[in-house]
Amino acid sequence: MPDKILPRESAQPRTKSSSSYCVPVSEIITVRETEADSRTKDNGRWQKMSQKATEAYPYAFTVSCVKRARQHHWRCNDVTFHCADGTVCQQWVQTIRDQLSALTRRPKHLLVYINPYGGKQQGKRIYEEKVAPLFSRASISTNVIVTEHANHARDHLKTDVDLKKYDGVVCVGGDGMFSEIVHGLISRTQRDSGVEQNHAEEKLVPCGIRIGIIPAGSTDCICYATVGINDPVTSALHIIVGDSQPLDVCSVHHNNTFLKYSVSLLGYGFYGDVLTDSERKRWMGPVRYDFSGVKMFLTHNYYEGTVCSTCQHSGQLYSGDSQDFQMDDNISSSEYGSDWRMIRGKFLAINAASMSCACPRSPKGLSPAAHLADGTTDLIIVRKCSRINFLRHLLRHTSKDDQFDLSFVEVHRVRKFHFTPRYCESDWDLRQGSGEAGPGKRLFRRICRDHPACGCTPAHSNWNCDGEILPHANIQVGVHCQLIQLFARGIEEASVFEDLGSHSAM
Ligand SMILES: Nc1ncnc2c1ncn2[C@@H]1O[C@H](COP(=O)(O)OP(=O)(O)OP(=O)(O)O)[C@@H](O)[C@H]1O
Repeated sequence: MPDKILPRESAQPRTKSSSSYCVPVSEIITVRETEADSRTKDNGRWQKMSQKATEAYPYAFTVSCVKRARQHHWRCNDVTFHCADGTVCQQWVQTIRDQLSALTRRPKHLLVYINPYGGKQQGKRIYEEKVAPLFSRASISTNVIVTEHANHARDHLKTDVDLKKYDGVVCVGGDGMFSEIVHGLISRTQRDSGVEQNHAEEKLVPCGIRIGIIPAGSTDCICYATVGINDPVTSALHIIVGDSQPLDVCSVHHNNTFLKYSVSLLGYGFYGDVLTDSERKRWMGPVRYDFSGVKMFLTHNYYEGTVCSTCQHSGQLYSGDSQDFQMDDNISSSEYGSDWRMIRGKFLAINAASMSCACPRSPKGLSPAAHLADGTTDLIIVRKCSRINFLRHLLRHTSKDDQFDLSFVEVHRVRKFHFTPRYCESDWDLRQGSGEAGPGKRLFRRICRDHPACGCTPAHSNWNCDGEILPHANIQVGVHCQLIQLFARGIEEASVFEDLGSHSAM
């Protein structure tokens, strides 16, 4: 049998005017024999066969398959086929079942973690009402764990769970919950393989088990950037059909001590400050991000430091105008070797985007062309500029204009980067006795650092690592190509939706 079913003569699909359905086997969820005279739901409408038709075609089977809807949504569509001959009907059912069991990438046993407190605290309800019935239809067995505290899932994965029993791990929650699962799985894999995570240069072993995300958080940025929409039913269907999307992961170290993994955004300066400020305003709910965003924009802090990076494709991806912006020293570093580029200056933001970081608010994301799995991260450097220019840059994230086509913004696709804030360099200068700042200035800087309320531009920001604050500003980052795999397929082209949407009812 080819990979499509085209029941034309032996089995009649129940549609108003059409005579056949064309469904890729890979997108069939399940098949079952059905009552010929029962009412069936087809294309969202309940239909009843006439008495005459039921007598002519007394046997029936129903295929549940993926149907594409608007804006990357997937739905489960039931199509009932009627046959005149019972043996032919059974042959169809058996053949489709055989074809489905030959799809070895489909999960059969899943370990599900639900964060009951993520987003609007609907994780449990979303799973029970929208996802569990689909898993059960697809004959997927599950072990469901509702987390009792932060890091419950991470620690369970790290130590307790027998991963061999499962074909995948499902995360019901937001980006923070996903980060827990990623940390648990990566740490477990490295421990089982004898790899030391604290060594920044260590090659990490890819995780052998896929992760599914059922979005139930506040932003669900990772789900949005890998599936195209935050929709629990769509994500459940991607898990059922056994999609695979590899994902790069950044490891973040401080002086050869492992800090965190990042799969989406590492942001210093503006995005670090917004997170730090918003954490103090949790009582405000999700609106805290808007509040802190406006506040930090008005505060307009900039930070001095040095970024060293090594890249696959170096150089500015975009060039632009040059108003109110003075180029700082931008030199190759002999310390790191010829492949390393050193950028020293004053920055409003330093962002490393390992994926587009698209979300409903910013459908293009921070780096629209970022690849999910090519072993690089997009290092976006926003140098000190006027407020109005920074606003232009920020507003372009929501418009068609290119947010990088500004003289104070540069983008490098890199495999590794290090960041050293200026105050660390000053400490080094102090120790070495070779600093450019005089003793008075150094003392003043120390006072400012120890008393942030003094009103000066603070000496350092915090790194926002996928929504969590890192304890150190001085970090080393390395990209690990395709370290994890998701049950996703990346964002489908609009044409796929148009084509397949219409094919499902030819
Ligand atoms: N049972 C629990 N009690 C308290 N916190 C939990 C529990 N389970 C998980 N967490 C923590 O809750 C944090 C936030 O959860 P989650 O990411 O699911 O939602 P969110 O923050 O609303 O969404 P997003 O991260 O997409 O903005 C996570 O960092 C996770 O570690």
